[in-house]
Amino acid sequence: MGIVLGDNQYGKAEVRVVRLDRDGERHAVTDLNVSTTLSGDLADTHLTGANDKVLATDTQKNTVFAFARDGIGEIEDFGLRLARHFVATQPSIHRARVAIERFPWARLDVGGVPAAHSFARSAEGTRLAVVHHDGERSWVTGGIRDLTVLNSTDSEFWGFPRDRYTTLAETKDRILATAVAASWRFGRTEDVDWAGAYTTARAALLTAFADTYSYSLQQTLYAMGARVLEHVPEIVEVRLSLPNKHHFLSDLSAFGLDNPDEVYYAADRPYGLIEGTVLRDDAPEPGLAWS
Ligand SMILES: O=c1[nH]c(=O)c2[nH]c(=O)[nH]c2[nH]1
Repeated sequence: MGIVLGDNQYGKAEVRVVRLDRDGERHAVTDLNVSTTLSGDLADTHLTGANDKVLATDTQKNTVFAFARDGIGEIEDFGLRLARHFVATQPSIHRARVAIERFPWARLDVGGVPAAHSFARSAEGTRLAVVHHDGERSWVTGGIRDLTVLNSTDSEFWGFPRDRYTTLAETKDRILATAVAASWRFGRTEDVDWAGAYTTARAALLTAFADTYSYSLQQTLYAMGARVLEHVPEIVEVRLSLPNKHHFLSDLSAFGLDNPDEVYYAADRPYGLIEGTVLRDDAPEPGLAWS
């Protein structure tokens, strides 16, 4: 019986870097959580402890801050710059993955005037990017998480099987709420308007959620993914993870009160978790590119 080293990777997780862009009095905030993951010719450190091929995770962290000094720009580009740097400059490193979350700060409005240097964390969703680079090719996924949305009607759920354990009542009118987590795979990495793709994809998710008359969250999921593909040509595949944030009508009869679909209990767990992929039928193979 022999023992061998299998797949391995290492990096610095969750580097929190905040950059201010100062345009005179007017500032802009870029607030990121960056995780770098490297792999390659790293057997020695595992087998003998020789570290001559190990770019320290501390160095990886420092690189994130140093690159931020030159400006961050779109997170997909920032990730590409970092991933390519690690592979290009370290002979032992053959693959790099850089995952970035961008937390949303909205400029405050003070008496109808946009504030120069005051912001509030907003609920518009956390923007995501994951970049892979293998020395020759790069792959990029974008995405969003924590985009919480609710439809107060135009949602039904009925027609499901009833077995001896089924208690759920059929409904022709319910609240449909979810916290959207989506990631989308780009078919190319050159000449992509990352900011425009993000804005359009986010808007597509929201409008499809709002204007789809829903018979299930699964149906809404498909509509949302398809809408992104219809509006952003560079995106070839969308993966969605949608928790069904159940709202149960509160039974007020013990108090002699009726409840004409007005008072709900928002349960936080358990929750249905509806997940799916919507893609172009001619989407290229993903390569290294996912999550
Ligand atoms: O949209 C829904 N899909 C389900 O699969 C499901 N299951 C459930 O209990 N409620 C719902 N709602």
